[in-house]
Amino acid sequence: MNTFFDHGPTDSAARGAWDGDREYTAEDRADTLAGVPEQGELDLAERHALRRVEGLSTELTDVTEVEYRSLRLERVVLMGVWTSGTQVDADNSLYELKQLAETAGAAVLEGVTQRRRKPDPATYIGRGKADELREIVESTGADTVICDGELAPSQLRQLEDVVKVKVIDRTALILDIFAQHARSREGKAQVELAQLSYLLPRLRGWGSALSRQGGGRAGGGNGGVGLRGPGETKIETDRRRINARMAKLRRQLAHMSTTREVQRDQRQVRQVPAVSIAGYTNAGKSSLLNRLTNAGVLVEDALFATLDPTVRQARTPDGRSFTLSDTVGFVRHLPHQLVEAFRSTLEEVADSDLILHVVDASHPDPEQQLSAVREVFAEIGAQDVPELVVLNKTDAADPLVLKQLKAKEPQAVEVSARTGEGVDDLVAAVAAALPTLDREVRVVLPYERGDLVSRVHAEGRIVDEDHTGEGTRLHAWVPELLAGKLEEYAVVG
Ligand SMILES: Nc1nc2c(ncn2[C@@H]2O[C@H](COP(=O)(O)OP(=O)(O)OP(=O)(O)O)[C@@H](O)[C@H]2O)c(=O)[nH]1
Ligand SMILES: [Mg+2]
Repeated sequence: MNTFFDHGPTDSAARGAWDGDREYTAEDRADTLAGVPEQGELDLAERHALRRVEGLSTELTDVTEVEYRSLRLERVVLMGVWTSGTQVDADNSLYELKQLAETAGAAVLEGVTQRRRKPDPATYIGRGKADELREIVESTGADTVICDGELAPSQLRQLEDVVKVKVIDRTALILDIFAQHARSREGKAQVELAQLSYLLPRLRGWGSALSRQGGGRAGGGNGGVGLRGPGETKIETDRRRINARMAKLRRQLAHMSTTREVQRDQRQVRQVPAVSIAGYTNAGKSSLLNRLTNAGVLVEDALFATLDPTVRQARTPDGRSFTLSDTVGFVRHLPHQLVEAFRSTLEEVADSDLILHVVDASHPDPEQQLSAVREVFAEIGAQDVPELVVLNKTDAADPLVLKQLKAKEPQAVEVSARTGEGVDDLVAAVAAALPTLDREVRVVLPYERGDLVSRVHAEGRIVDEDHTGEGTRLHAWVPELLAGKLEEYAVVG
């Protein structure tokens, strides 16, 4: 196995890549040890929690809480299995897993990768490696292992039985982050739906669920008195409840997306082009939206900071207005449960007139991010929407990498959302890609047609405006469609 976060003094080079890490110190270790008696209390608290869950069987959201405890403050060991690609790819993948784990609030103690022809069907990493992993877990005092992939329910269980601590996979980790970040009603419902569909095939008796729930040592006995699971019947009931809950969420979501479609239709009628900012998580999408519109959207060096789409009005330099929306970031192997659940949000991207595909040019492997994002575009039917590649973070990017990217994507615009460099070029590129205002109109709109006045303001560019006895006199450039509506109010000169 290839150890990533060795704490020995000899591997400062390997650690260099993890710059800024809070190192695991002897003091931390002492804390862990000192924490042992408290662990007993913790277990006790969890036993109460288990009882609470039983009492809560009418309130299904709590069932998910059992499986999706927050990962905050957990101490984790990362485990990556790579079957293809290079060591560098494997390292990048584990580095991303580390960012994901930290975003979820966990402290990463160690990371190991293993090269295999294919994952072991029983324990994912194979029995021998599983034993090694248990030693690492014991020596670091970790309470959770995160595997870089999606494990079959039986693999999770069997690996857990060997390493004696909770094991979760990358999919569960991403779902956990989404759950922590969801704010809107729709976002929460989408995440819950995704979690439940992940949870359904993984349900098992509360006996073992307790050890998963605990976040502590699964080896804290095999359950013992009071910790044995209630068995199949309970699982069956839960399964039925989960199915019912999922059906309800789907109905609610369907309703919410109808409301949104109505809003979207209105926008289409108004002929305001829609521009979506999409791209890999942490690429700088929200920063760019802020740069372009002063939107004040949450920018964070964390993955999936944005889950709810933010829509802002923006204008091209020649005054044409368009909407600019910031969306949820993509990630490699975005769990299909999430793509399904977020389908309506993602469809907005597919529906837009232009996609600004933001790429973090300072990332070690931007090309892989580009293709991962394009895969999602294809999955949501957005592959035909015009795409403008925006190479962001040029202030921090390696000039050589930038050059290679430019060679692959000659149309791409280089910007730095941080310094503002290149943003004018980007604005010009967006303006060029949007429909133009091709009709010059001179009209006098009666006061009862305030609606048309607002539309000229929103969609067109005003040359001159004044208020006369008969109404609002306007000289403006407007899109074709609006020009048609204004025809009857046309005046000469
Ligand atoms: N150096 C540099 N950092 C940037 C630039 N643009 C954004 N960042 C940083 O990159 C991190 C992510 O920025 P966000 O704008 O939150 O990225 P995002 O794509 O919206 O991320 P999610 O919503 O989490 O998917 C933040 O720490 C930003 O400060 C840039 O041009 N240069
Ligand atoms: Mg964002």
